[in-house]
Amino acid sequence: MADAKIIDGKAFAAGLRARVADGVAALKASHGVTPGLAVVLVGEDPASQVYVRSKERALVELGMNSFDHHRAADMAESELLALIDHLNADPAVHGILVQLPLPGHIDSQKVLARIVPEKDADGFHVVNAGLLATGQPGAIVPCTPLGSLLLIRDTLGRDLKGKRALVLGRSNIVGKPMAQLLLQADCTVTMAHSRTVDLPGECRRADILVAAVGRPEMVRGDWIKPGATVIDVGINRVPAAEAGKSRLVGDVAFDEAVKVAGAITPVPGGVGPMTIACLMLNTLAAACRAAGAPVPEEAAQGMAR
Ligand SMILES: NC(=O)C1=CN([C@@H]2O[C@H](COP(=O)(O)OP(=O)(O)OC[C@H]3O[C@@H](n4cnc5c(N)ncnc54)[C@H](OP(=O)(O)O)[C@@H]3O)[C@@H](O)[C@H]2O)C=CC1
Ligand SMILES: Nc1nc(=O)c2c([nH]1)NC[C@@H]1CN(c3ccc(C(=O)N[C@@H](CCC(=O)O)C(=O)O)cc3)C=[N+]21
Repeated sequence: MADAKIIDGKAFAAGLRARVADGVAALKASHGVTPGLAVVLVGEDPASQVYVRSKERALVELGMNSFDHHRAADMAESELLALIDHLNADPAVHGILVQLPLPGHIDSQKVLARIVPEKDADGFHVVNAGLLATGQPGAIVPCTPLGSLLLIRDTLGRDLKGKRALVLGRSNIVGKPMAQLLLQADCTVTMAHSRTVDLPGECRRADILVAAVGRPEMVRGDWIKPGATVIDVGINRVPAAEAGKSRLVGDVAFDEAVKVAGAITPVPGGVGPMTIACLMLNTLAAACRAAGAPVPEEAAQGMAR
């Protein structure tokens, strides 16, 4: 059998960013509003700094305002909550992103809950999770699942009805919202996790397999149904062959899977760039809602806007 089609998330994300840039220009022209995202980073975690920098770069490229709030790792939780209150009240800020993970002395759930749902660009607030789960208008959809769904639709077409989907991982930021989106798209959805019996067998039934476990190359080639669409969300840094260097791998053993799957996302260059492009899309959508302008269809994914 021929090797799988490699889904080019980097290229799709570039196209999406261009559509967002057009939307930003249109909103400026029609309503005089420039979308703005506040990015809050607490501490000096090197990986977080890399992600935050690429978000800030993308914002500027797309003509949006970037408000950076970098704070020391030992800041008090009360100070962070006060910063969120300030950003909630600032009309130039349409989206707020608090980079995770936060230092251990800060309660992440408490901080995420403090963001007003309309400005929750990540879609992590319980109100947005609830709107998504109940299929109601105005939900802000978490960026990684949204980006994954856009890649799935680009690969298989808009109509996903009746397809068997397996989501491996049940976190609040990836697995659960991914399953909700696929359910909304009329897939038959199974969620697997660390207590699942016969993980390979569950995976082998899936037409669409989304892996979000954070275990390097855990999903093997013989876990994959021939012809399946495989979305690898995992970002794992592992030691490279060359001493002292590291490389990124996904949750799927790519070299094996590419021989079995119909289509597969690489790591890097798959879901990662989509996460950032969707953050830009969510910020634009939040600014549109605040201004009373139409919300881009891509941000709503067939749900009521
Ligand atoms: N591309 C991107 O933009 C992003 C990538 N990521 C990456 O996606 C991956 C998942 O992230 P996230 O959802 O935050 O991770 P979490 O650690 O929050 O969740 C991992 C999930 O995988 C399950 N799991 C862990 N080990 C196993 C196992 N051996 N067998 C079966 N299930 C297992 C856990 O099960 P249980 O619930 O039972 O413990 C849990 O539900 C990571 O590699 C992360 O780096 C994350 C966000 C964005
Ligand atoms: N509030 C919050 N929201 C997030 O969305 C969030 C977060 N916190 N904390 C950390 C995770 C991780 N994350 C990634 C974003 C982009 C890439 C990405 O672009 N990856 C590139 C490679 C980058 C590299 O080379 O390191 C790729 O896959 O091609 C990866 C991971 C967002 N996260």
